[in-house]
Amino acid sequence: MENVYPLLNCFSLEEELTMSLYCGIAFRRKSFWCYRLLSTYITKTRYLFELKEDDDACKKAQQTGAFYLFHSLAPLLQQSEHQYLPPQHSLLELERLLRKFGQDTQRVEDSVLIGCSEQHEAWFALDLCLNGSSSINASLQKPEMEMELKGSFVDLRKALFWLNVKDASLLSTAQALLRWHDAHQFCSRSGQPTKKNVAGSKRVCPSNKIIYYPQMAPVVITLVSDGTRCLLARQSSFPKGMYSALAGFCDIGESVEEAVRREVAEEVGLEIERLQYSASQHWPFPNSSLMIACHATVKPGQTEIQVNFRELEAAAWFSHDEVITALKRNDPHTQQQNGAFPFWLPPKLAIANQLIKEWVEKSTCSSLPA
Ligand SMILES: NC(=O)C1=CN([C@@H]2O[C@H](COP(=O)(O)OP(=O)(O)OC[C@H]3O[C@@H](n4cnc5c(N)ncnc54)[C@H](O)[C@@H]3O)[C@@H](O)[C@H]2O)C=CC1
Ligand SMILES: [Mg+2]
Repeated sequence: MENVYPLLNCFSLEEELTMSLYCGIAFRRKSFWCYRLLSTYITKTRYLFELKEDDDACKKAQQTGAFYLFHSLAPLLQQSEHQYLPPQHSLLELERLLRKFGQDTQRVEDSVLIGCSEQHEAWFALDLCLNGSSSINASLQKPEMEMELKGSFVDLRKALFWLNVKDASLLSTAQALLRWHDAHQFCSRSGQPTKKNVAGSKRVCPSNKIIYYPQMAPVVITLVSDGTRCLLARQSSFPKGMYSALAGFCDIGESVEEAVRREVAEEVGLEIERLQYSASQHWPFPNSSLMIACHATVKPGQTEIQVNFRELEAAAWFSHDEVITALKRNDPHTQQQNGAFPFWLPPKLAIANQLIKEWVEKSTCSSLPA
């Protein structure tokens, strides 16, 4: 049962309240007050908001918090049986490690708030080798650090395949925030060094008080269909044989709908007719993007692709069966006899994969006899 939360409406408390321990309803004479239980999620959200706004509260939370460690933006992972987990370190352990690695314990101030447990244990991330001061010897010490920490610092692109969804999301957010702070050390107006608040939810220029907030770049990703086929494309930077949905950064001032129309016209020379929002995803590569995924349809008969080779290496229509075969392929990197690489699709951690699966399901249902 969820904990009982503070009274929502501030009624006077002079009355003797008998509060049922279970449904949180208090009675007084004939009227009764209802304590709406604040869900765990809401209290967690409000707690994190308070830590972002109140430096003293955040400093206090560090005392009992847990720290996730990074080295040059690669998270520390430990293997336990068949899975990889990111270990947590207390403030005391972290200060001991910093001293052992010859770093100033003040480096704790470079940590960023990344979340909290349901019991309001705050979670922080710290990179042991990012900004100038620590990086020279810290990069040399990486093997010793891994020995001491009984783990390895793993490139996030690889780590995401090994982590569960919760840890993958937490470490992606942590890396994005650590990278943002490292890249925004100075005010773009005064040139003065900016100062991070304790939680790392903003940076402020002490001279002109400009506040800088961590940014994500909005990216639209669209699976275009003509009713029976879906359109997939590849860039030369993609792994051999891999095709994905069309994607593109929103231009300033553009709505999602306008960006989807423009990207499809720009990349494959088609005009979309209808568009439907699907889902969104934080994508940390190469920098922090907010992927906004949509399905779109083109007018039947207006399906001739004109590939923009400045942006794409190839684009084509794929049938339902071809896509189902590709989704099942688990050895995509093996070259075929003729030297070509088989057609394969992004892994399930990429929202492109979800869009494609949704299309397969939708076209399977629509092809079922009514
Ligand atoms: N999670 C997923 O399923 C997928 C994610 N993506 C991601 O979507 C992003 C956009 O895909 P692209 O086709 O490359 O975009 P795109 O089609 O907009 O082309 C990239 C070009 O956009 C311009 N651009 C505009 N704003 C930019 C910004 N804020 N940052 C970087 N470049 C900017 C640059 O000239 C760059 O060369 C990429 O970062 C890619 O990693 C792409 C496909 C699948
Ligand atoms: Mg693109």
